[in-house]
Amino acid sequence: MALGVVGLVLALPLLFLLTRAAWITVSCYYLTPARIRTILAGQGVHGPPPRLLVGNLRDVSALVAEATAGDMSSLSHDIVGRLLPHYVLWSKMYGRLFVYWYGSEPRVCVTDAGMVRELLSSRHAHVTGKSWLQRQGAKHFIGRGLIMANGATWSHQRHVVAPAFMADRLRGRVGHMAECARQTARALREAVARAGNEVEVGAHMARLAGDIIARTEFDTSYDTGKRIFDLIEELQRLTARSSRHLWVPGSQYLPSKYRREIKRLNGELEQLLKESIERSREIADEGRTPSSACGMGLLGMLLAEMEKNKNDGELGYDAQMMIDECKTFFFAGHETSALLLTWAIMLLATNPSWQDKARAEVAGVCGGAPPTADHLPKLTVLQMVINETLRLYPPATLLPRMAFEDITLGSGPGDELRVPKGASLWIPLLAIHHDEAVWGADAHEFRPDRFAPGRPRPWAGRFLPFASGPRNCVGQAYAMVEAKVVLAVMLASFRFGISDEYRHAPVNVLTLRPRHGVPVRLLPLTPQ
Ligand code: HEM
Repeated sequence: MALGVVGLVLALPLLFLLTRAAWITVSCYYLTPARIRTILAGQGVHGPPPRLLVGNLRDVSALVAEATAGDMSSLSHDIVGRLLPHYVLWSKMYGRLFVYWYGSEPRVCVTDAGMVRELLSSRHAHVTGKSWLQRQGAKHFIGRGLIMANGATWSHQRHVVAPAFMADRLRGRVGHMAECARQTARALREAVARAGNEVEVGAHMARLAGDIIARTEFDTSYDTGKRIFDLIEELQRLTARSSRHLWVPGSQYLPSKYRREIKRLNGELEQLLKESIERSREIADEGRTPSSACGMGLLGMLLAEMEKNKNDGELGYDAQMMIDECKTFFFAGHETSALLLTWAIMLLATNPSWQDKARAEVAGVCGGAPPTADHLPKLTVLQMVINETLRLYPPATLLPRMAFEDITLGSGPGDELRVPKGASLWIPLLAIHHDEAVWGADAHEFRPDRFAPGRPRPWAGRFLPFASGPRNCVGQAYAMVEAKVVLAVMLASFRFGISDEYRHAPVNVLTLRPRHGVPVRLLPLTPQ
């Protein structure tokens, strides 16, 4: 009798837990998706029929695999069909507003300029954010860092880091950026002298962008930070592989060879970051200036915030949050910038007249000296080239937002979209940047003069390489300063032409990159 009561007491909580788990699973994987599908269908938003659990994942993978199986047959910039074939197919079949299912996550594609602006505006900043699938997919190389934070935590983190990227602080970084760029130019000259004038420029730009962020924000150098960059890249690759099965309920808890490797690499990465943070803290405690000498970099600001918030409730930075924020900025401040520089050099190498124009401007403004903060606003041709590069090859091709509450986009009957809580909205940036209805019949051509000062801007609100609104890229100004400085130094140092070995094969692996790199022929000009 006593044993029976004990058994019942033990069984009841277990039964409760099992029932709860079953309810959550049914709710996440069936009831909520069914509710969302009904609400969207009621407004005429349809899409390809999803399969149970996987949704349209397999269709997306098959379409992308087929479209990117080979290289492009010409050096065309008409790349939307290659990189977003599912968007092209389904928007033709179901209209520009359609829904597809990424596992059990519904993704509504939104391209309407008014709806996009509204979605990214401050009105929805606190009720939209990054979904569980996304956060889980980036857990190991971003963690709770700014890119994946939501709600009040995001707001607090953004408030802490934003001052590091304000205009007055950026002025102090220009000299460091120019010095890093000149070192790269020297390394490229040596490479040309040693091994001939063919160079794969993507690897050099990745190293340069890494050196710049490591020096200006983390008081270290690329060589010291190299292992950190390598680990983040490897973690990105492994996480992409292990995330392929996240749609399986509970799969995040199952052991796998990827997960074991991720755990090991993440342990090493976090240890390196802890040591780097500790070193900076000691330097600060001793009152010595950080080696970068460019004022307080991001790491210094994060440390100050951590000190300030030692006793500050749940929003304060704890040690793990510091580590996650460092990972985030090593990742976000490196790859996107390197890709912008690489694509810009590819476009200049294949458009010699624009290369000459930009070089003449740099010579006129900088007069053979390294670029300074005062030179940068005068480099308008270079700004146009950079904008056109970001339009044709935006490093981030999609902007995702999940609705955490029911929201409404658009205005008035027939022009309104009710977005149910739990639905994700995906803005296909690349498709908007190549839309002939917005940019004209030459939308796929490299025409930097469309960004010339004083020209009409029919594309206003449709040029979004850094997103827009309160959750736009916090490093936008930094990235633009960096791109101008590096390209000015490169243009003054070399004439570049595209190599016969270049194979045009843009692919989207989290960011838009050239699958085989960008080999160019470099002709050194007078050294600076
Ligand atoms: C050409 C270079 C860059 C491009 C095209 C770019 C693009 C973007 C885009 C589109 C977003 C919005 C992502 C989303 O909402 O899902 C974003 C966010 C972000 N970017 Fe950049 N980025 C660049 C460079 C940088 C740099 C240099 C840094 C740091 C130094 C940086 C740090 C961040 C961070 C932390 C966020 C998250 C902001 C937030 O959620 O509040 N980015 N970036």
